[in-house]
Amino acid sequence: MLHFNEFADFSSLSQKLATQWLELVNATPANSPSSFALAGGTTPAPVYRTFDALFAAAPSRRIQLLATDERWVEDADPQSNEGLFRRCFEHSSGHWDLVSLKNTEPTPVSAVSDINQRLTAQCPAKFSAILLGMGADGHVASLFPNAPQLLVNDASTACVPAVNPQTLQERMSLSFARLLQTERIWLVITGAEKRAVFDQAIKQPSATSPISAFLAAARCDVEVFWCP
Ligand SMILES: O=C1O[C@H](COP(=O)(O)O)[C@@H](O)[C@H](O)[C@H]1O
Repeated sequence: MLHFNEFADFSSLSQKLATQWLELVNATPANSPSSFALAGGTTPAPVYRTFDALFAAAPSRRIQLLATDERWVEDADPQSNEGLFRRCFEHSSGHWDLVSLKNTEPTPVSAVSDINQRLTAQCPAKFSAILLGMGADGHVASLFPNAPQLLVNDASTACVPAVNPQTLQERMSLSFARLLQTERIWLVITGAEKRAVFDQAIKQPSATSPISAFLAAARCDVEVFWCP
């Protein structure tokens, strides 16, 4: 089921989603810690900072975090999604564990087998939620339009090497199949341009548009959080 939530601004969007996220963490039995795959990029930082403040004030559980995708750069690089998490979740840092999509290999291609094993060993079969962003070209995680990685829909492949077609930056992305293994999906988008891409993805499903293919394949509740 798809639910569309519209907000006047990003601050109210962040407050609503972060509160919902904390309620989910608190509702999870203590013996099965919750696990969240999170988008990087420029959009979701205020949601993360709001959740961090709430969670740090009342840390009832340890949680697991991982990126939906990571750029093959150092953590300190402003482009790093995992670096973004370390900055945004700094007040609650004692209460979450990061499963990294990176290792010391020179490229995602040479790292993929090791990271795939790590994800299989350390993550639950289903994420509690994934918080997904979307590029204006309709990409989700680092699954870009027309990329062959979009076709990797086999449950034993948790991650895939990818390349941003615009910048040629190398990345590691959760696979299409792994992203779908989740109890719920939160899609966070802003602005008229992304709204139009989203509306089109729903109206005219397309196998070459990652957001469209992903929404068509989702088998759980999808909540969209949008503001202008
Ligand atoms: O490359 C990426 O892009 C998407 C969207 O990013 P945004 O900057 O437009 O918010 C993001 O969800 C993904 O995790 C990221 O690595």
